[in-house]
Amino acid sequence: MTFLKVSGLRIRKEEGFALNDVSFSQAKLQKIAIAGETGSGKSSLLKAIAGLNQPDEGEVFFHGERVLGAGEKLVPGHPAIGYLSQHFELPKSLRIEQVLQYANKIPDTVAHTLYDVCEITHVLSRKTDHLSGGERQRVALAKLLIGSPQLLLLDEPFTNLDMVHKNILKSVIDDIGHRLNITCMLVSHDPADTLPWADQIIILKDGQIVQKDSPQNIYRRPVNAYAAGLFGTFNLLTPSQSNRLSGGVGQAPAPIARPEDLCLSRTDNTGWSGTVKAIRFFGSHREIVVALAENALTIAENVLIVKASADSDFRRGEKVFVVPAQPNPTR
Ligand SMILES: Nc1ncnc2c1ncn2[C@@H]1O[C@H](COP(=O)(O)OP(=O)(O)OP(=O)(O)O)[C@@H](O)[C@H]1O
Repeated sequence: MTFLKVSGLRIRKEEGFALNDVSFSQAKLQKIAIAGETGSGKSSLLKAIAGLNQPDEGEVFFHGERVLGAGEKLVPGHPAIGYLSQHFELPKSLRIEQVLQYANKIPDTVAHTLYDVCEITHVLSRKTDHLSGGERQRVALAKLLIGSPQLLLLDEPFTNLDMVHKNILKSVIDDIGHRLNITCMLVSHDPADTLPWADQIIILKDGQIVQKDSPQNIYRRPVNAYAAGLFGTFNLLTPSQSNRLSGGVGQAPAPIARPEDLCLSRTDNTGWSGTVKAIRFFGSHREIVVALAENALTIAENVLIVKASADSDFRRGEKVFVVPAQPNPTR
């Protein structure tokens, strides 16, 4: 029986739909990430799955049973589905252990494994207003996990976290799957959160699914510029550029190439000639924007690899050729 099935969900808003005919399913332990611009319906979808809002049409089935909407229950929600909101609240001026005991329905040893997974053991005796943002987030997560959910819906859990706390929370979320056997669905704006984590990514726009695929295909074969733009820099190619590139790389449904699909050369005049307009440093690579006759293309340059190459150290204003990168069949 399907773990989770979402079928034809529609939620009306003042004009149009917050969700418009959304259908998909999730297997147990399959990691699904939801991406989309602000207002595309991500939170509405998670809340509908958790039974925290009322769909106008369509249904959510969890283990084959319909999840009741918020309008059909006295206390909205499903006991086996946890939803971590972007705007969670912790009770004020209580010690963390009090907050967690209050929510506790599981044996002490299991609870302590859980505190360990969430990396909050060291803050248990602190008050809720004496926590960093990252610690608050992990306490809120532990509080949900104590309810023993089978499905955990995480709505922008990394918002407002610095890189250190974000990385701790990422490893906590990984552990939730591996050590606690809990299936997760995650909403995030940041491709660095979703591409390495998810088994499947669902892209929403205006309440509708525009693409549903593996992270590799979402990144390499976005269906349109909107889908491409959510996952990093991209180039919109002219028909002739697209034809040349489609020989090996960038075989997307849309005429799109990622910066790493292209290279720069000082000598290869089979390429498109142009002028370097901007150079942006990103640590592991640089992006070089080249103005051509018909458009501008952004090329990724691996900082370490090009050190040894004659085609390196490009300067603004320099005349260059843009050529397709060597296709790598494993990408
Ligand atoms: N309960 C509601 N009733 C009517 N409209 C709503 C309701 N909740 C959200 N909306 C509207 O539905 C659309 C989708 O909102 P939602 O919060 O699901 O988007 P989102 O993708 O999560 O956005 P963000 O990334 O900004 O959190 C928005 O236009 C929003 O204003």
